[in-house]
Amino acid sequence: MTTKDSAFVRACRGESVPHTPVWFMRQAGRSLPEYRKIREGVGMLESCRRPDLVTEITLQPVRRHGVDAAILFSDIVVPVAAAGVDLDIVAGTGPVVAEPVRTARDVARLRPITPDDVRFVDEAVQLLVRELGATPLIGFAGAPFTLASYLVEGRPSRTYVKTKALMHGDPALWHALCDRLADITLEFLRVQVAAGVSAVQLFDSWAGALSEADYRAHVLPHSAKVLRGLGDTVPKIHFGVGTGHLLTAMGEAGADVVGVDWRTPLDVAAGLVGGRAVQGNLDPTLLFAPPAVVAAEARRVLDEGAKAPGHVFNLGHGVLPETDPDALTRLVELVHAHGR
Ligand SMILES: Cc1c2[nH]c(c1CCC(=O)O)Cc1[nH]c(c(CCC(=O)O)c1C)Cc1[nH]c(c(CCC(=O)O)c1C)Cc1[nH]c(c(C)c1CCC(=O)O)C2
Repeated sequence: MTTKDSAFVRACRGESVPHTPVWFMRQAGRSLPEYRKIREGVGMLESCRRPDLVTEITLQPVRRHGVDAAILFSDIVVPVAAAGVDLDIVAGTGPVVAEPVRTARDVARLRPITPDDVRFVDEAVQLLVRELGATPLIGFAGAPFTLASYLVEGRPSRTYVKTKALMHGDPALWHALCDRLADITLEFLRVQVAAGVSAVQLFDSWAGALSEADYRAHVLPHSAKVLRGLGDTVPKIHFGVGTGHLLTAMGEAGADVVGVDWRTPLDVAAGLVGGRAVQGNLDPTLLFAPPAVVAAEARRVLDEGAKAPGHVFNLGHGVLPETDPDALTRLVELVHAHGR
């Protein structure tokens, strides 16, 4: 058994599977007591740069829940920090950038990265691939729009007002910024693929804030540069929140699998993404409902997912920090038993 024959990789490629594979966005971290313990006194960025910690945190949910894939413990801003941007991940807030990127001079400061800048990721992936054996490891990166939103706003935003002002007010500068971010993202993902990840996910978490026309004009070309630049070596997943109106366009960016939040049923999504596999859809807040309610919803997701060319079971967004880990373990068991 190799990772290529795993239910997860096969489902991404639209091949037949012995059971529907399941993993959870944000499965590494947050809800796990063993994670909170190991992170005590260690900053988020520091923990991402320590291969020993990254390896242990990435493995924790695999051991505990028996998920079908691991996802590398890191953050979307790690490669931007490696490119020389002065930023920190502030507890309770998220990524905060010391000098937001808003002018041509700011964009010029964003240098490309080399594999040397992210050697710790290469090391962590190699360690993990050895430890995981036949369980695939998913690498990931933030897509140019979602990364740009943090760099331009300087911190998490609800309205993306400065990001959209730049996009519409100075399209040439916007495209220069996104082109540079696409290069950084592509290099970061290439390092992970070379080190042995079995798949990658490109998170364009906040793309749903855009109209389809703006997405197509200002974002799609840059995400496509990343996804197409990776070639076909490993399956590629492309995910965003609130993207029901963008699914056709996101499907065109070149991924094998399109991730869907809880607002769009998987059978509807499958009809929009042009013959690709789908992933996601279970509302993360549902894990706070009684087990019988979770089970009924999970079966709905499984039945609707079965209508797609390939289905990877997941939540519609990341595991919420307050989630009971046992609810996740039960959900994995249910998905694996389904249809048997
Ligand atoms: C919004 C935010 C970011 N980064 C951060 C925030 C703040 C608040 C929070 O949500 O916890 C900071 C952050 N990121 C991560 C942590 C560790 C604790 C935790 O598990 O939450 C912390 C404190 C891990 C992570 N951060 C990310 C991952 C990887 C993806 C995954 O495991 O699914 C991990 C382990 C990726 C990330 N990072 C970010 C985005 C938009 C994404 C894409 C996924 C998404 O939309 O949630 C930016």
